[in-house]
Amino acid sequence: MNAWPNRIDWSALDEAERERLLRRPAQAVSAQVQADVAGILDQVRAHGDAALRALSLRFDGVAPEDFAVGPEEFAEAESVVPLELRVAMIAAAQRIEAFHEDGMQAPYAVETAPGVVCERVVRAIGRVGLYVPAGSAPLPSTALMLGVPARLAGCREALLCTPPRRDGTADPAVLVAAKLCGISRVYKLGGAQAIAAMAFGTGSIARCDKLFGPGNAFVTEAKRQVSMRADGAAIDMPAGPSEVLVIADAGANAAFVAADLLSQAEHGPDSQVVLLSDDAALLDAVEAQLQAQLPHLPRNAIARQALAESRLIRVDALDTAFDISNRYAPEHLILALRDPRAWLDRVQAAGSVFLGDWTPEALGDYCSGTNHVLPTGGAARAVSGLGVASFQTTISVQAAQPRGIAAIGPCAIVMAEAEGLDAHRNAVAMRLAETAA
Ligand SMILES: NC(=O)c1ccc[n+]([C@@H]2O[C@H](COP(=O)([O-])OP(=O)(O)OC[C@H]3O[C@@H](n4cnc5c(N)ncnc54)[C@H](O)[C@@H]3O)[C@@H](O)[C@H]2O)c1
Ligand SMILES: N[C@H](CO)Cc1c[nH]c[nH+]1
Ligand SMILES: [Zn+2]
Repeated sequence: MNAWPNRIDWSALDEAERERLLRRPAQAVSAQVQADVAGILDQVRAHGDAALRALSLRFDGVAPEDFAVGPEEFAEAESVVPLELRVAMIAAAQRIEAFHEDGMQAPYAVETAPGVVCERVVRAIGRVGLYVPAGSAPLPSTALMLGVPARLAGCREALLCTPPRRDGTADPAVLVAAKLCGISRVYKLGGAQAIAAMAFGTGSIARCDKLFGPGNAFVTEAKRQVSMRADGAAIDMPAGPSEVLVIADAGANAAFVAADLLSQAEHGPDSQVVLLSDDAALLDAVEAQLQAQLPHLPRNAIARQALAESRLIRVDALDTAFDISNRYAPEHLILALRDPRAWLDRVQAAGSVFLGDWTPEALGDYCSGTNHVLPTGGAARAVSGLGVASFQTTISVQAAQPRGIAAIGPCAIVMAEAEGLDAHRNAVAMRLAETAA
């Protein structure tokens, strides 16, 4: 079977075809998924833990009496996770921390007029709910990507939900990663029911102020729906099926490019990978490499499905490739170019950018230090990836002295009169009169 049927010449397409091509396979969440998720949220809202048990049995094949991971399971996890993996996770966590520390929101103060000081103060969000996927593959790296910034921000409490395995336990590496981030409240819950539990609270799960983390269509749709309910919770971003877009020139290494495309295609059948190049020979070589590498991947059936909905596009010039990429706004953008940094200013919308032949996207997934929880589905046009700031709120503060209101009060009066809001006008005028007395 041809691994990649979607070979396209951009210049031969009309505008409608281009628009259609840039749509994600999972973009239109089916009405069925929306309805299923709404039903799950209602069930958890109404019946709490009893609903969680029934839903876990239905979707994950287990109905634990207690969702919380206890001390014995944490201890068992510590004993079964290989030392090599623990050491790698510690090193990754250190680099993630080093990068994220500089991204903390900082307080500041500005005297905007004599006697008027405006400030921004920073607070950590109180209780946060973290979701670590484990449906198709458990992702302990995601526990680090969520837990490290939550700890840096100083959140009072962090809960973590991850789907149970068939035997009712949690993935041991996810537990070790959680512990490395100082998280001890871990619940074996997956899918939309986990999101509902953290958003609404149940007898055993505390209600969270904000939910974080990636997931499949059910998780992503549940986050969207709880963020719109008055009794729900805030969310970080739409972080759904993984995507990568590669812009490659004639000098790119075809084997590297194919490996990068496959590394995102293997996440799930609804992942999407896109290659743009101005060089037909490079496109041929990458296609051959895909065919060569694919059979050796244990998850080749998944990757094959993702590739069937992916694109390999010939463009007339690299400049056109950047126009297309900005329109598509990929989660990950790899610039397999000879002078990638020179092109960086052309990037307007992307979750995370990887410069040059020696920066595979997998480095960012695990251990370069950047966060791998990133906006998908084109959300990168206006939404940023996860950082410490996502776990913080800022509050503006202002203080005016009598000489301050004397300085700017007249400005407020003119504007209040223009808006016809007399009470506003009076609140200022009354004080102005006192300062003048
Ligand atoms: N954008 C990002 O930052 C980012 C990062 C990492 C992973 N991801 C993506 O996260 C996703 C992880 O998905 P996953 O499925 O492996 O794990 P998951 O943990 O998101 O989902 C598994 C859960 O889905 C629920 N579920 C399964 N079938 C269902 C059904 N028919 N109805 C209702 N609920 C159902 C089950 O309860 C199960 O526990 C992948 O698409 C991956 O690409 C994205
Ligand atoms: N590429 C994923 C985000 O789209 C993150 C991840 C975790 N593990 C491997 N990859
Ligand atoms: Zn990945």
